[in-house]
Amino acid sequence: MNVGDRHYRTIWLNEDGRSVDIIDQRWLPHDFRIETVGTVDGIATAIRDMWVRGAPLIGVTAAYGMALQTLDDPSDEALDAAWEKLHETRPTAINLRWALDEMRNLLRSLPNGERAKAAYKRAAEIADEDIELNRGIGRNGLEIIRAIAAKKKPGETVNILTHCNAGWLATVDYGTATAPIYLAAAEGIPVHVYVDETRPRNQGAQLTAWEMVGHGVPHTLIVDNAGGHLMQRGAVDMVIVGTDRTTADGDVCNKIGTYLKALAARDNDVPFYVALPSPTIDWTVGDGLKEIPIEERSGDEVSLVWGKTASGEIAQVRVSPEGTTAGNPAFDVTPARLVTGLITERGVAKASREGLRELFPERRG
Ligand SMILES: CSC[C@H]1O[C@H](OP(=O)(O)O)[C@H](O)[C@@H]1O
Repeated sequence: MNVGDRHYRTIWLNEDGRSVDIIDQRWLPHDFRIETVGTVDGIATAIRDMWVRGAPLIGVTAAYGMALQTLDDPSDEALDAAWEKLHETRPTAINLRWALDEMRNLLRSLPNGERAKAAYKRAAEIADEDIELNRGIGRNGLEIIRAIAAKKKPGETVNILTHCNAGWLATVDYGTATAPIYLAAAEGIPVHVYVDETRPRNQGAQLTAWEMVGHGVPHTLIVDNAGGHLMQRGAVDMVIVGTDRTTADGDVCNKIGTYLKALAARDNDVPFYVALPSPTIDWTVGDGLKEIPIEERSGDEVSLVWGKTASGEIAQVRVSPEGTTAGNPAFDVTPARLVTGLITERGVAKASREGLRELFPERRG
């Protein structure tokens, strides 16, 4: 998407033809920094420490990590070691495993001498495919926003609540949950977005809000606990979020706090949609609550908050006593029964095994 008057993806091949350049999201919205990463270890660090984050972007970044490995040692053993190193960075987003498997399965089928060229080609394809998947999500989600707008008085605003950042910063471009919002805004539908700040890392306050400002989408930053209150008062027409892993039965794993939004939405008859590209579907898992590993991140992310001081310095401050231990589960699971629909690149599916197989018949059986 555009940053100022220049178009950016979140990740791109460096002119050296081997490293990748990334937007280092840790410093947004206060500083726009590009980092060049040229080793598998560097890719692992960038994912683990959330220089890049968001399920689809994590997958693409890992794909380039496998490509980098082929330049140093393309052997099966070295690829296996790289697979393990990258896979262990973050356990929840299925796109990571999906992309690593895509790359390793391809490369194992080739002679060592052909692996580097094929790896970079495939990694670039996965990045381009992500954009096309998100365009499809945008088109399909736009129909929902159009239908809501049609029931309102002419010019009346469609109020959408979103949690965390499932925007273009979570993907290569366009985003998943934000793709329909950007298309709706572009065609003149009056949309307004309630942006959950999304503690503890504030992906909403720091990233989604930055995206909304950058694209002129009217929005209001709210604390995570305000969503239910707003829904009770009819201030929210729909909720749309992303996901890091959705099961074959339609259970949705997403940023911590999503489940609570889904409960409030159900209690107030607010449609609750999840936007996802098909690589985010884990066809091997049915019961999300039982089977999806939930990443536990450092409690320091809860106790320490990044921000910009009055003097313009980007710094961390402690918000809790030194002696307090903080828990930090990074995701939760929203049962399919609370999900109105799954907005995929192929259409909107009911959040169920049958609903997903209507759109993905090749997954039957
Ligand atoms: C389009 S996937 C976005 C998804 O990823 C975020 O998690 P994190 O920032 O920890 O990588 C969050 O769950 C978003 O919904």
